Amino acid sequence: MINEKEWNQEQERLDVVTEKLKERIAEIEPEVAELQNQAVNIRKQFWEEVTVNTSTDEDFEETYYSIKQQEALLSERERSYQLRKQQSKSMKRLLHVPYFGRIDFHEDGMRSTEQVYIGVSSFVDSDGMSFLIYDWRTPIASMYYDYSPGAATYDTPAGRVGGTMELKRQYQISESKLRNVFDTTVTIGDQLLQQVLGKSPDSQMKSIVATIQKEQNAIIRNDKSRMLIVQGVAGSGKTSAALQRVAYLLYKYREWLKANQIVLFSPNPMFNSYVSTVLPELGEENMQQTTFQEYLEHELGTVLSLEDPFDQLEYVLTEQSTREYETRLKGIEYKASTIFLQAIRNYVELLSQRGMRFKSIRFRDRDLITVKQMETQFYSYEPTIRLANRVGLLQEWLLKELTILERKERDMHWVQEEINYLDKEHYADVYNDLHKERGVFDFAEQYEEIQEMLNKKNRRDESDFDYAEQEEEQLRRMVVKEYFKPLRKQVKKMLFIDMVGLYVQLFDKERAYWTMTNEAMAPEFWNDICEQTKEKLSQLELFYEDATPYLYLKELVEGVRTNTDVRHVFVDEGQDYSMFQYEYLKKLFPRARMTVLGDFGQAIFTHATELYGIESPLIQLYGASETDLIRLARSYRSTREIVDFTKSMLPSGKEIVPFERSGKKPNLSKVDSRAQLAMCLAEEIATLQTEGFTSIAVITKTAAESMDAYDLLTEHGCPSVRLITKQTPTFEQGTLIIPAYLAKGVEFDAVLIYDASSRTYHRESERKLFYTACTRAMHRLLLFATDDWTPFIQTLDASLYDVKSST
Ligand SMILES: Nc1ncnc2c1ncn2[C@@H]1O[C@H](COP(=O)(O)OP(=O)(O)OP(=O)(O)O)[C@@H](O)[C@H]1O
Repeated sequence: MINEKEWNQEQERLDVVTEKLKERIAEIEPEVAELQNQAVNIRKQFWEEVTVNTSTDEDFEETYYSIKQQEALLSERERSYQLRKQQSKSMKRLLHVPYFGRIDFHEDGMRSTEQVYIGVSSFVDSDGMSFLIYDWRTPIASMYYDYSPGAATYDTPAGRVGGTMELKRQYQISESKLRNVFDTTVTIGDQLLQQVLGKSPDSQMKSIVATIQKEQNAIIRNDKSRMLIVQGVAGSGKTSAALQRVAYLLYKYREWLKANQIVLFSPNPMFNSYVSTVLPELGEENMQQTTFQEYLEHELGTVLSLEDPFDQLEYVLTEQSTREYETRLKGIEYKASTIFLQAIRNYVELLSQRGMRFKSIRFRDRDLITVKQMETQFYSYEPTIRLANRVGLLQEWLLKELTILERKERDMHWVQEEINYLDKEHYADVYNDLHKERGVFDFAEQYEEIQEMLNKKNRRDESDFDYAEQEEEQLRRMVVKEYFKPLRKQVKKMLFIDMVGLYVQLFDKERAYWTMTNEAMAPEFWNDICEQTKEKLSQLELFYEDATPYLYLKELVEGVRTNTDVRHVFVDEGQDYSMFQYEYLKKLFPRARMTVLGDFGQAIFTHATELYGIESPLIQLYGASETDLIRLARSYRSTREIVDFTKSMLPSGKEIVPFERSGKKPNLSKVDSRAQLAMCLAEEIATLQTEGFTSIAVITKTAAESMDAYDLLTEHGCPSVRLITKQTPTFEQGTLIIPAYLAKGVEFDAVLIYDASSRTYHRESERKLFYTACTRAMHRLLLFATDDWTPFIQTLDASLYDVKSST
């Protein structure tokens, strides 16, 4: 703590800054209103201010420039308005907490020491020179996160600046009053962090700018590597760091980078709402948020219906060890592997020579263009041309063929029949078109003529015989064109390629597969995998594990529909993506840098990818020289007791370092019956609520178990529990029942594990799911079982938990 004199000085400075902020806000507010008025007025009077005259070329030109001028004026006013509004908003935000940190930095070679106060945005004094507050993302502020007092440096575009940090101070401020001041010797003082972490979680994630740790700062400010991989243990601040990194990038590259050029892939839709307030809190717009599933569905369109990853996981977790189950598991593994990825690439090579599959273009129950014709045309192209380019050529050819066929079709008998049944509007359209061509510009006259024509059924200018013929021709053209529209659309959408057939073709006997894929090794149970895959596809359904390979093949065949606008892709829970999915993302966003954050300790899917270490295939995605790896070992979320308990479940858990925050040990309650379980749960929930915990989760293994828990608790009068399913759109506080895989990435004051018995968690593959569930707890972890404890607990040292004796 600082002495009283220093405290008073700090409070005085705070008062001065607050006053200046208020003054500036008072100055700027009328300006904002005025600029807004001006912009609105310009908009309203836009057409009054420009002279529209198109009589001569000169008049037309004058009109054009007059409009341009007015447009420029409007956009200048709107820009100024937005800028001022932004400034006003950020000052209002500062008014609550002007700054949270200070460093005194003596730059080498300078006479004086600068006091650098750090807040969520910069605030410059009225002289336009002196920074009363520095934005946390400015280069100089980086020292606050990276150094303890002593020698320190920071990088600027002009080079590295060195000096001595003479002081490092942290503040807790609310309502313009200093609440706490800490001088720190370590990088960021633990006291403040202790206080922040001791609080209850919100229904929404909070910004961590005041307490970013050095290793997290390295993630936030890394802007050199094409690929940044972060392996961080549960609760180490990966998601937090990712969001502050977005804010940092938006600040540093504000001239070029807009929020909609950043995409975050979240583990589930509910998670999107959980993190959606962090960036606005920092004064930035939210990036695009999506889930991989959403992306797949978008790319697949309506042709196939896609299983979602949660249904796949439910299947893996619930089914018994049947042959079908083993087959599916092997299939999931194989279809996520780099062997299969290479197999598909090789398969595409083969398709360059033979084996392409097309769908004929059919019209009125006949083939307009046959598969044979397409094959002949396709394989007549130069074999050195890339497959996707040849498909492009074929598409052009088909469109031309359709034009020829469309012309021929006009003479068909059915067209005449169709014309006979045309309604009045169609005739009117044709009549209109023809008269337009004649140069009839008087709309009133034209309207009258049409009216008359329709009333008297006098369809044309009878004196002009040519018109009758032209009209007939025009009608035929119009009718056929209408019918050919969907055919053209099909061709443009590449529906002439039999994509399902192409994918299915790959799942052939081992020998054929081996040949097609240039000798790819098929996995165990290959024939069964083939049957299972084909069976599913015959119903126009796709297993989740097939979605990415299918789309990858589609992209290789049809050419990549890339998004070149996106510059940064963030993948949270990155361990749950396969290499296949990464390859696909790389293809989709060719101009983007990628940040992957995850924890192999929480890899709950069969297709998981190891993120860290030389074995990580992810390094190969952009190559080692373009990839940076960062490891986070310290866990901030849970108390030391909870971390000690959970880390012991993982073979690699030794590396996990708990943040020193104490609480109760995890508590184990064995119960004899479901009725007793309900009673215990209800009792514990009530106690936790009276202790002031506002966010409580009963975590189950599967959705079915969640349903079971919900029924049990509501039957036994446990009030206000909410059931969370994969359809729940937003994350809310309260007492929730939630399957473990949906609780990924989020946290709760207290977690109750609904059934930690060996009956529920026994397979080795379930270890990480169990670990993920337990690591959601911040302050309290309670586990229940109606049977023997899961082996993941049985093997733990008994000193790591308390046991509640059954009543
Ligand atoms: N530097 C920090 N200062 C304050 N709080 C922090 C800091 N780092 C992490 N936290 C807090 O720790 C908790 C866990 O953070 P976060 O959810 O980002 O971790 P994670 O690594 O993504 O976790 P998981 O993989 O388990 O989902 C959050 O409450 C976050 O606010």
